[in-house]
Amino acid sequence: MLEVANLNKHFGGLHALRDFACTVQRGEIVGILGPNGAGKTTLYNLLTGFIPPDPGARIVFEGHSLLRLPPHRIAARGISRTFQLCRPFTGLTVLENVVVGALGAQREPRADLRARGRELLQRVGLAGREDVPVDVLSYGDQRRLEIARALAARPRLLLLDEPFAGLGSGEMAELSALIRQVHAQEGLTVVLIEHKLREFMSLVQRVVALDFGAVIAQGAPEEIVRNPAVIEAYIGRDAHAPEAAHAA
Ligand SMILES: Nc1ncnc2c1ncn2[C@@H]1O[C@H](COP(=O)(O)OP(=O)(O)OP(=O)(O)O)[C@@H](O)[C@H]1O
Repeated sequence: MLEVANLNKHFGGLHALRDFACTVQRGEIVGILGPNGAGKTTLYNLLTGFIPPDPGARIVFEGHSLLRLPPHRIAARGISRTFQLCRPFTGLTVLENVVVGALGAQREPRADLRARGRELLQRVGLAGREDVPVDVLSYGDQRRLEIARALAARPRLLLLDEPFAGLGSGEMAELSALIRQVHAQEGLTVVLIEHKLREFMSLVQRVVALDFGAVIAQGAPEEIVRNPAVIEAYIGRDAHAPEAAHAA
């Protein structure tokens, strides 16, 4: 579904992403793991057209190159993302926030978009909150809204940037269940950046681990938590993987 090769990004003298390459198969849930500053958000910003890559990159989605397309055109091709910090459209209602998510990508009549928005809000557990101003939502509810807004564009690939950040353990479990549900029901392919190892490892089928902008390991979650390079980069030089992963 997605094929990325030779992806590099320099910010002045900083080589934030180095020769990144990976493929994502349709229907997978793939995790991107790495310490702060490893280049995870930069990767999303490149994939979604927020920033341009250095010359020579290849980003092919469903057989078509995404290079040089602006973010709204990439969204219309079927890729939606959420952000590390929730960015609701303040001053709009909860339902209006979801409808805005569909406007750039869908050609459906406004009434249909509102109906779909209501359905999505129900699915993410925000039924009954449609008409309240978005500003009154709790942080956990804003995270749910982000997912509903991303789904409103009917993506085939969903990129989630630290969806569990700032959530308590009960909210994390609910959000995990929601991600599994949309993956199964919508046939959605999901890529997920996360620091909460326990939630992350139980959710994803395959992990791509980054450090200093470079891929240091790829594999099944249980292999990754035992990979010496990942332990050193992410968990700490003297850590023993299973216990350290448990602690994280
Ligand atoms: N627009 C920018 N200009 C300059 N440097 C940047 C820019 N965006 C990111 N960086 C730098 O690139 C590196 C990778 O940042 P990035 O945000 O991709 O890391 P990350 O893995 O997402 O980290 P975190 O887990 O903290 O979000 C960091 O050193 C960061 O300071």
